[in-house]
Amino acid sequence: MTAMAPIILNCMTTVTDQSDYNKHEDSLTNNLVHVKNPHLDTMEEDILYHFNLGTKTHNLPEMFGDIKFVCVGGSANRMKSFAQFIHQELALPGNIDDIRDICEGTDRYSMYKVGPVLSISHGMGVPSISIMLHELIKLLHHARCHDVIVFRIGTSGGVGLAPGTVVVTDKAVDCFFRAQFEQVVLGKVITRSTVLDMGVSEELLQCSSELNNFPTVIGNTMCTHDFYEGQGRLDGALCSFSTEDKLEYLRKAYDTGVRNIEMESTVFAAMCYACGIKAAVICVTLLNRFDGDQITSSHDVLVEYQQRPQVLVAHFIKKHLGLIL
Ligand SMILES: O=P(O)(O)O[C@H]1O[C@H](CO)[C@@H](O)[C@H]1O
Ligand SMILES: O=c1cc[nH]c(=O)[nH]1
Repeated sequence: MTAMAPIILNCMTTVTDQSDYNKHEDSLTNNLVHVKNPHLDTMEEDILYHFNLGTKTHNLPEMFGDIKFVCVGGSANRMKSFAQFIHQELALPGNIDDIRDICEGTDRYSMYKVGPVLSISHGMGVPSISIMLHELIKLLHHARCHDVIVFRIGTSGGVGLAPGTVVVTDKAVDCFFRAQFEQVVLGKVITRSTVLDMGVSEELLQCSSELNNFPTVIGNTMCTHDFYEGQGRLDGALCSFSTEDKLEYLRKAYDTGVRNIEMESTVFAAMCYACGIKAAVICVTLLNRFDGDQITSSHDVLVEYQQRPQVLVAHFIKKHLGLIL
């Protein structure tokens, strides 16, 4: 048989033979989660080290095969609270205090499963969430999950918005306002697209107008590699720019459509898109960066703000499960 020419799919996937291509086609049409790594097929066992799970030690299809919604956010406590909240919202049997951390054998991430919903913490910043996403996507793949939607429910700094506003991300952009994510692989820069699922984002906006209890907008989200200098804050341990420089940068960001700033959205969007997973980013703003840099709201106010993306996503999930019309 003559060798087939490589077939280039989107997101820089190169497939070199017909059986691989058929596998990709199959996973696309069945909405399966598809990994883009031929080496995985040759491995006898896959250890998801930071989750303390593995393909030989755990029956992943049995444990996770029914997952339809994955919610991720920075803090372990937030993701535990979300698991307890969604348990109540879905009126599932059992006690919320019995929901246990599936990753308790490691203190890197926390993971809770509540019916078809998985709630996982990812820590702060691109390196932390990207490690979690590699293992999450492999987990969903090994478990043969299909039709999964992944949500990042987080916090952010607002750009020209009142504190407490929820931003559903239109485009995740880098600190040059480009809708792309750059990863250095073997000393070379690979650029991936940060497309998010517009259908999911529009549904989330619809959910927000049905709930009608907090302001929600759609806008671009800027992802930075630092909370202080990287986000133009004047209150870090280091600062080499003036108040005017900061405001000029924020104004530029605003003019390109940026409405909030956080630290994970670009890699989150890029990895989900590359693996054919529908994804959305929903972050509440804790302050308006035109007004300052320090987060001055009280603990109770901040807790309530953090619940807003959770309330929105819970409403979305309940609608999808037919629990509300
Ligand atoms: O609220 P979470 O999900 O932690 O995310 C935001 O908060 C952290 C900074 O305080 C960054 O990780 C940023 O992206
Ligand atoms: O200003 C903020 C607030 C929360 N998270 C961020 O990354 N920036």
